[in-house]
Amino acid sequence: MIRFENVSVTYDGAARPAVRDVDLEVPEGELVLVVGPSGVGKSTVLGAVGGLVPHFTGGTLRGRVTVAGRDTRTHKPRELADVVGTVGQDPLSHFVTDTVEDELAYGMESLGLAPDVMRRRVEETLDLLGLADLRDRHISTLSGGQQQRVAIGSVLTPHPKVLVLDEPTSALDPAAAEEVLAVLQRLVHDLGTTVLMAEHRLERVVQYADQVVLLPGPGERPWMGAPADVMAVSPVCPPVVELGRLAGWSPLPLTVRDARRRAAPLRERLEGGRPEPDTAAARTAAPARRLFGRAKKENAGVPEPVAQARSLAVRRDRVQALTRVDLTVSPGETVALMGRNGAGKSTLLGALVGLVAPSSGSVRTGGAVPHRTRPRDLVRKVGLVPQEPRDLLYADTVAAECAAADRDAEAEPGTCRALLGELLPSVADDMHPRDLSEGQRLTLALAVVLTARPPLLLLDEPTRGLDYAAKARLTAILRRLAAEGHAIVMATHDVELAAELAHRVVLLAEGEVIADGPSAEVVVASPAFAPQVAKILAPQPWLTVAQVKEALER
Ligand SMILES: Nc1ncnc2c1ncn2[C@@H]1O[C@H](COP(=O)(O)OP(=O)(O)OP(=O)(O)O)[C@@H](O)[C@H]1O
Ligand SMILES: Nc1ncnc2c1ncn2[C@@H]1O[C@H](COP(=O)(O)OP(=O)(O)OP(=O)(O)O)[C@@H](O)[C@H]1O
Repeated sequence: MIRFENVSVTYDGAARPAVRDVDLEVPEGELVLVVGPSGVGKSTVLGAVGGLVPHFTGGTLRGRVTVAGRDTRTHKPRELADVVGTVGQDPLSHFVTDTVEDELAYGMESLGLAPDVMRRRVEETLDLLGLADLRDRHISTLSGGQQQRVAIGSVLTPHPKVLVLDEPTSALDPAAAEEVLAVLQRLVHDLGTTVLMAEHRLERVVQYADQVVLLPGPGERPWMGAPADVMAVSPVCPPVVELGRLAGWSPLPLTVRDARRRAAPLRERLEGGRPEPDTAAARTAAPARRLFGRAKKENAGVPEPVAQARSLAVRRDRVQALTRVDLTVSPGETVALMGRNGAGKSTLLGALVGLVAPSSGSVRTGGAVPHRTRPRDLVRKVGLVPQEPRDLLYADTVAAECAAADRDAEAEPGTCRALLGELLPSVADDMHPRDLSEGQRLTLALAVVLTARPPLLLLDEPTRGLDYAAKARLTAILRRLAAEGHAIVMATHDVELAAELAHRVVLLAEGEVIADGPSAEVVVASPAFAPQVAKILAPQPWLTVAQVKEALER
């Protein structure tokens, strides 16, 4: 259905091709997953299927790509739209209309489908993707995950033969990701739709793939094979595979279920052990103790919270985004805010940093009322790295961005650049922030925010679009900041990150806090939020492969 013959793509001005010698054949009715570290060219391969590369991106494509027999050199993306539906990494750039219903209908309208067919498919898709309550909403008022669902829905309605999805679950909560993948699998099985998909969070998707294409490194030849064979050698793999490799299981399990079946001997070896104190599960109580000691000297034994919300309610337009939220954050503490799409996580972060005002109740950050505090005073109390780090960056070189951050924070000139150099030694001063990889851009935004040394650091979905190596670097940086006494609150759908890093998990549902406690207890109590290792080794207390590895080496 999709065929790449000796394809290389070189972007304008690039010294080397972004992808080279790609020979692939994706059969009709298969779900094929494209994996590889950041920047190896996954999006380039996906974009070439619908002709967006090179027609929209610029650059030169050598070789031949055909979809359903149509050559993308001679067929413009518009002329492929009836066969290929593409969702890129950024849902916002995808939207052409203003409301959810219009967006779902738009693709069908351009293909001239009959009104009754359009109506039926819109209704079906609203139900299928849990969007019925949002049908009249303006897309710009939707949460990140709600927007991603609309973007996926809008390519499903025309029933294309081929679906190309670039990180389709990056903004979705774990349950929504499962629902979307179940929908895709049904299309593949029942309608024979062909799906080509790239995704960093392999723990969510690898078990659905019929075949996996591995791009091992920039410009290296891709390799396509059965999921278990590719995972055995892939530089990127989900925790279940990493655990399987550690335990020497062969063939490698790809699902929690398969791994549980083989885990008895490993459980026996680990029996009676507990995670080391420097890993998240066991660190839970540590910051409170340490701070208690420090605070005693300062004021009568109660550590001063860096942020506090009491009975906080926020209305956004017609939507009650938060109701009666109580939250206290202490210095040195890392808190993961989790919960379904639209639960109110970004709104809560927005309230802590003064972007949204409470409709009732109160919020204090560093003793100030955030939405009434001047930004230049607030930057020294709290900093937010937004879901899209680009929203924070506006200069056209890395150096100018750093200089502006120093000015905004009234910091010594060179402060931000020095921080960035520490976090990301390889980045050049004259690079445009737009040309940085996702992980590099996130780190730059983090350095900009840290320039003012805020005691409270807020991160919205910090691992979106990051590969496992970039995620490990971010984890190390955040651990160090927490150890230095920064409080960190991160909204995340990444259960593996929460298990790795958070002392505490706060679970939101429909604007209310429904659980608030040590990570190990909160995540393990819910199948949706438990990391893979916890599910495989339950009832033992392990959450991450690192903890298991450490215990086996003890
Ligand atoms: N429109 C463009 N113009 C110039 N260079 C580009 C363009 N798009 C991508 N590149 C470069 O091509 C290379 C491959 O990028 P691509 O986005 O395909 O990688 P990827 O594997 O999808 O990465 P990620 O996992 O971070 O999304 C990178 O070095 C990137 O900087
Ligand atoms: N500007 C706005 N106008 C109206 N409603 C809004 C606006 N912004 C957000 N909402 C609604 O408020 C609710 C909470 O949104 P919020 O972005 O806080 O959710 P979230 O938990 O961060 O979701 P996600 O996991 O998808 O990022 C959602 O129902 C959303 O649609």
